[in-house]
Amino acid sequence: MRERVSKAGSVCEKARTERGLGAVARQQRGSSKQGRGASGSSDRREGRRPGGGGIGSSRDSSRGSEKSGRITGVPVEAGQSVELSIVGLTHEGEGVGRVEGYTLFVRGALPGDRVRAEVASIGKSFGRARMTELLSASEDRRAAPCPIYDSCGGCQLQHWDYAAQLRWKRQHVADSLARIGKLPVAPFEASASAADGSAAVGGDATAAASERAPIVVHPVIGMEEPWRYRNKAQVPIGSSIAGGLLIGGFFEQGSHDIVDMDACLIQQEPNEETVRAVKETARSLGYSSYDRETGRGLLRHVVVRHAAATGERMVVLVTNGRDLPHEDELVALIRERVPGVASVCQNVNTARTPVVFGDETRVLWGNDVIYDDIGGIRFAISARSFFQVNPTQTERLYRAAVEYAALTGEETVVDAYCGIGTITLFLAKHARRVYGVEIVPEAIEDARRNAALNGIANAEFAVGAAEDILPRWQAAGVSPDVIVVDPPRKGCDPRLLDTMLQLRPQRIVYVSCNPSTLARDLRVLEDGGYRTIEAQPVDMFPHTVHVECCSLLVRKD
Ligand SMILES: C[S@@+](CC[C@H](N)C(=O)[O-])C[C@H]1O[C@@H](n2cnc3c(N)ncnc32)[C@H](O)[C@@H]1O
Repeated sequence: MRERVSKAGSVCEKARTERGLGAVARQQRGSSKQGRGASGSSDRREGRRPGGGGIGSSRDSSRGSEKSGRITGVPVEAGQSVELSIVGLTHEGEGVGRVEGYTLFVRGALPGDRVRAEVASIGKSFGRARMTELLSASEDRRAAPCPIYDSCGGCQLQHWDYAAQLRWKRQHVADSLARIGKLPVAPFEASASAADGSAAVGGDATAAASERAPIVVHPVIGMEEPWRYRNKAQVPIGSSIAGGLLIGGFFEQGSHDIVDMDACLIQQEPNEETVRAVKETARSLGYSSYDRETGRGLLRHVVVRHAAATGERMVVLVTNGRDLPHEDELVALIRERVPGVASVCQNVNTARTPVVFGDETRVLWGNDVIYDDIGGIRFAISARSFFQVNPTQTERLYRAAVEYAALTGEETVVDAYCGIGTITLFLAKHARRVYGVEIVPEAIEDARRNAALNGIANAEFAVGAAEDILPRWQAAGVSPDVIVVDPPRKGCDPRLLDTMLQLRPQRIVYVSCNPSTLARDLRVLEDGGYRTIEAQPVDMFPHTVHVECCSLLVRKD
């Protein structure tokens, strides 16, 4: 059966076509250099992509490709219609197919699909094509439930069966370790027994280290209900072309136009409700929206958090300047309209950059933090602090990290890139002493508060770059038995890796949200005398291409 398709794989009915690139954007305006969807975040670690989504960004990422024309030796030319079978998926979520051995990336196509596509750009080694027709669908193709999936781009895999997503994420981790890290990976059968969802520390890790046993990549720990998981929404604000109405939602794929949106299926419902209420309030008070081209206008972003364990909510208005008209009325209306609100803050950001937060945060009403619980530990979370966005999976990830650390209560542990001390406090319960380091000062304030809140006295925290602080601790005689790192997407600083190798801890636990930089750093640590024993991927961001992974390394000798 031949169907014209959208990315979601459904028949390309008129309504959906009109929702795609173009129609909505033409009606609504709001520009930006960069940003993200209603579920988005300032940190790609949070599982979203800049510029309104990876699918859009992949469309832009034809660097190294010719935009049009013909290249000698390349069997296709721009504008040509081709038929191809999709045999893989890039880490950005594009389908990979070949025409006469030449690789084409096709956005929205899935492994197992056969598609017709129009070549959009070509380069010497690969090109990009736009799917025009689904000739036969993979059996794992599904209709994406989200009505704005085609234009949003915040999710990339909603049109793929969840089990298939998890299989691909495991393969993606294994391929990265093998290709980028040049590391031996065990065939998947060897680790099939770990599919029960717990991190399995495979046998004798020390023996495995000295033998150079291949790395066991366990099946991904998935969610039972992979929707409505995000505890934080970060919504860019713009204005509609028709009438200049303040709107907020997501950056349309591959553009800087903001599309107004009130519902997101991966967002916790209280966040939707809060964002709606804040947008209404801002409109009723006559707030202007920030114009990313001129640098004028007031409201740049609305950031909201929801703490599932306590029901507390936080509202942060990111504004272009300190002056906030009708401040008292704003607070009163938010308190009236947002149940459970415990903190209303203003963050001032006047920089002409895509970075969401500025340096100054002011509490307008309530607390400077909200409280949430993970695994029986209470955490205070302030506006700018990093806090994992999927609480269910966070607990599973941290448990894997603690299991890999294999603590007896006697160890000294360092937690680098510690945020608000989340993993640090999980570790502190099983160690003699833990040291956490983090670059955001407010996060360390939160971390200290969190240690006190939970009666944990054996945790010490420092503000600064991990690559600067670790050498200082080394000079002061700190000798960790275990080092845990949990860096942002760019991975560990080389100076940090170097100091880790000098400190020679027995174990290193590497928590990563980016398999590429993980593989790169594991290679450095392996060359410095460590063996990667196993890796436990955790699906922190269902329906996106992102995957979190906890890895165990043991000193070779
Ligand atoms: C992926 S988060 C992990 C936080 C924490 N482990 C958690 O799970 O909540 C990475 C953290 O590293 C911090 N960071 C970024 N660069 C850093 C650096 N050079 N040194 C220390 N911390 C850094 C970020 O502010 C962020 O809090």
